[in-house]
Amino acid sequence: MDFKDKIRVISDFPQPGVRFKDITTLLKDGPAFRAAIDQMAEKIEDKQVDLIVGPEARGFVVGTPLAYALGVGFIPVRKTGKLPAETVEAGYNLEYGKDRLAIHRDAIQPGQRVLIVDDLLATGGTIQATLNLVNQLQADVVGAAFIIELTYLQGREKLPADLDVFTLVQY
Ligand SMILES: O=P(O)(O)OC[C@H]1O[C@H](OP(=O)(O)OP(=O)(O)O)[C@H](O)[C@@H]1O
Ligand SMILES: Nc1ncnc2[nH]cnc12
Repeated sequence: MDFKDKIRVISDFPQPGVRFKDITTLLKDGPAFRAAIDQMAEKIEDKQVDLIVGPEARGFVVGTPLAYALGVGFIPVRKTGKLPAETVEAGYNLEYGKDRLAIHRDAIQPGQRVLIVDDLLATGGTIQATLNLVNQLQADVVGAAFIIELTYLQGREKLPADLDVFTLVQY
């Protein structure tokens, strides 16, 4: 399946110059959504993942069905001020803004094998911040998986060279 056929591209959203990759058109197509999650699961099935970590909000939409498919737990990374227990935090820049992310301090035990999952890799800021968080918790990061990679923003180059990065669709 060519997932690009299912992803809507909207120019100048949320600000001029950004070509926004809208996955809602993929998500509403049941067979396509399932095929995307199944293909991600196939790519990482030999990684012996203990936990999937996904950043708010679209990382939840992709990360939770993948966790279900693999039979592993899901750890949410949220914008600061949303998680109720003790957290660690990290700041980051986006293609269109900046923010801070948080994870529960007790979400991951040292050495647990973690896969980071999001819908899209753009500048890499979100994933760098997520890596910062899971590294603070001494996780063993086995890779990062995305539906979409915006290669023109070179996010992959900002990630550690030894990090396995999986993407289904590249623009
Ligand atoms: O690689 P980056 O430049 O960091 O960009 C990618 C991030 O941007 C989008 O999330 P956004 O922050 O817009 O939040 P949302 O998922 O809540 O819409 C997207 O879902 C990724 O998480
Ligand atoms: N161009 C883009 N489309 C969708 N989500 C994004 N997050 C960051 N850049 C994006």
